[in-house]
Amino acid sequence: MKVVKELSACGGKLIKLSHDSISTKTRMNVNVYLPKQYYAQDFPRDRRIPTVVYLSGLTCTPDNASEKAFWQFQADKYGFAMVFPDTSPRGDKVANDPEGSWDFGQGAGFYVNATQDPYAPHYQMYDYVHKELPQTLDAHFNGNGVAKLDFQDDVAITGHSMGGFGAICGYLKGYAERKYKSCSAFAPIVNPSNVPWGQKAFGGYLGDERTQWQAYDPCALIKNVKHVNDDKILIHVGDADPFLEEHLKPELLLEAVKATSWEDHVQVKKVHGFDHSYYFVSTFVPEHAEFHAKNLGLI
Ligand SMILES: CCCC(=O)Oc1ccc([N+](=O)[O-])cc1
Repeated sequence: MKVVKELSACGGKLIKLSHDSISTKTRMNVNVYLPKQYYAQDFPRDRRIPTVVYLSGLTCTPDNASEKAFWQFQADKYGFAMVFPDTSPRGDKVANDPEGSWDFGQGAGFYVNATQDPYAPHYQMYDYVHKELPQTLDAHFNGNGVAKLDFQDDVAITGHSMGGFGAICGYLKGYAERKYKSCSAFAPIVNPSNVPWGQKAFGGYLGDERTQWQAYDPCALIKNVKHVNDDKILIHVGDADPFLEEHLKPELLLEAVKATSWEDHVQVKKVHGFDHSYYFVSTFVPEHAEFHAKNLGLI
């Protein structure tokens, strides 16, 4: 793992990193924000700083949320680190959308492991984000004998749009092993099997056999995952979001949990006047940060 840049931000530092990924067989960029607590002389030696993973939406790189979501203030307030992964493998050798569209291919990996050619060789974003990246970050930051950051146990996950889908999907798939302690999403695609952008992505990456899609679709997964404890999934979506009716459809997740153990444990907050932009995301980041801080035992 190579440190590309270190930028002072708020009370901590944004570290821009790049590394060769085994999963995607490409060089991947990732940003990590280390909060002020990381640099405090008196930070207890027996404590680790938990992390919140933020999965971005279509077209984004690790920089979009790093620059526009304002997570850093919240990370300092509560004492968690942030991880901002990329949204797909990239490069000349990586297959892209045949029509050059922005909703599939590079910048649109949908956080699944592709099984179809020509995407399968590089588009292994589920394994990359949920398995390889936490291990790689752990080895990089904690490998010198001073283990200050927790990338593998006390971890929360969130995301926006395609990334909101990726967060809910990863949370539910890892629920039995408590991979993530907390999950939230901003304007997520909740039922990709039944909306146009999801169908395009799942068809391209997973093939036409729709039963294969169920393994990643939150509305299918949630029916087969037994809810325990007091966990809840927090979702915000704007009622002026241009993708709301066609691609997001949060009501489908509420319908899916009816009469399951998750009923009353998915909270969708539809907020008036907000669209799909980072003006929307950044407005509700403080509420999501407090939610994750509570679930991570920071407050
Ligand atoms: C249903 C929308 C899928 C998606 O991820 O859309 C996005 C569109 C634009 C941005 N952005 O500008 O950051 C992010 C997501």
